[in-house]
Amino acid sequence: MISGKIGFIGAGKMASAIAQGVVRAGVAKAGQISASARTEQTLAQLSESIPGVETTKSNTAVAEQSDLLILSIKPQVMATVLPEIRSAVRPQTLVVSVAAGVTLEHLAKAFKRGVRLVRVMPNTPCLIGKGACAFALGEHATEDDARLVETLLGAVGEAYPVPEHQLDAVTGVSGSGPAYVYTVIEAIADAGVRAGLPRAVAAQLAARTVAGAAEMVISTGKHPAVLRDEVVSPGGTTAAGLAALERCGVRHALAEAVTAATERSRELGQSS
Ligand SMILES: NC(=O)C1=CN([C@@H]2O[C@H](COP(=O)(O)OP(=O)(O)OC[C@H]3O[C@@H](n4cnc5c(N)ncnc54)[C@H](O)[C@@H]3O)[C@@H](O)[C@H]2O)C=CC1
Ligand SMILES: O=C(O)[C@@H]1CCC=N1
Repeated sequence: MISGKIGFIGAGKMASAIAQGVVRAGVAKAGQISASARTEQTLAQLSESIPGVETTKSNTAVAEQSDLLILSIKPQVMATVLPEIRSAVRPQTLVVSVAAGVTLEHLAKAFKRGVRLVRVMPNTPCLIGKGACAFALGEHATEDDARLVETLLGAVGEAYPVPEHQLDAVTGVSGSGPAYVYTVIEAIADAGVRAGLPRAVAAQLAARTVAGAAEMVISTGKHPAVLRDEVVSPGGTTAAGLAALERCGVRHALAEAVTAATERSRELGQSS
């Protein structure tokens, strides 16, 4: 259980996924959570999905009252929000940023000296408790802070401590990763429809195949290549399918996606 007030600056998709996940897991109550955003619409959506959450358009009000303050705004908005909340953040408040690219050094410069900071890269499956997250502690963060972040992220998925310089690659793999996987699911389902399956059946089969295969990797601990071999019959259907996949360069396409997203995370860090 997390004690004290949890504040979100920014109440969009990522804040909502974490807040809902945390409440659903029973690690915090809705009444402990407050959130600020620029538009009434995102605040109304958050209140609807988590009844009892306090919402406001005042970032300083949330910053002042939070024991754990989660910056869940776009990296491009940091430049306006950080100076605004600087004086409102109390010395005992732990500040967590989920923004892609924005470095601990950049955040430390924006706040008063000694502020305890943690940089996190979550992903949207936090909403259903299946997040894959990584985090890095700032200079002044303590072991208690690490435990608090592990409790927060552990409630919404798995959390891995990494050196900060690896967080851009984490963004390329798991932060942006769900979007690649949705594209893969959509493509498999579309091809299933083309091959004659009803849309609803194709969509379920595609999604459950991805989920099942991922769960096999996680629960058996086997290398994906070993698990793949178990599917491939000599002269069979899978060998034909895999040959087509390799001809179309699927490995290269996915590697390029991870590399481009990692690079973009670094760029966002430099320009924020
Ligand atoms: N969506 C995702 O899959 C992931 C997002 N992130 C990070 O999470 C952060 C938020 O992303 P999303 O939730 O996707 O964006 P979003 O666009 O859904 O939410 C952004 C929120 O910030 C609010 N906002 C805008 N200007 C503001 C201001 N001046 N003061 C206070 N609030 C303001 C908006 O009203 C909105 O509620 C980003 O930094 C992103 O890099 C990290 C991992 C995954
Ligand atoms: O697209 C983005 O920039 C954010 C960060 C990781 C996932 N969504």
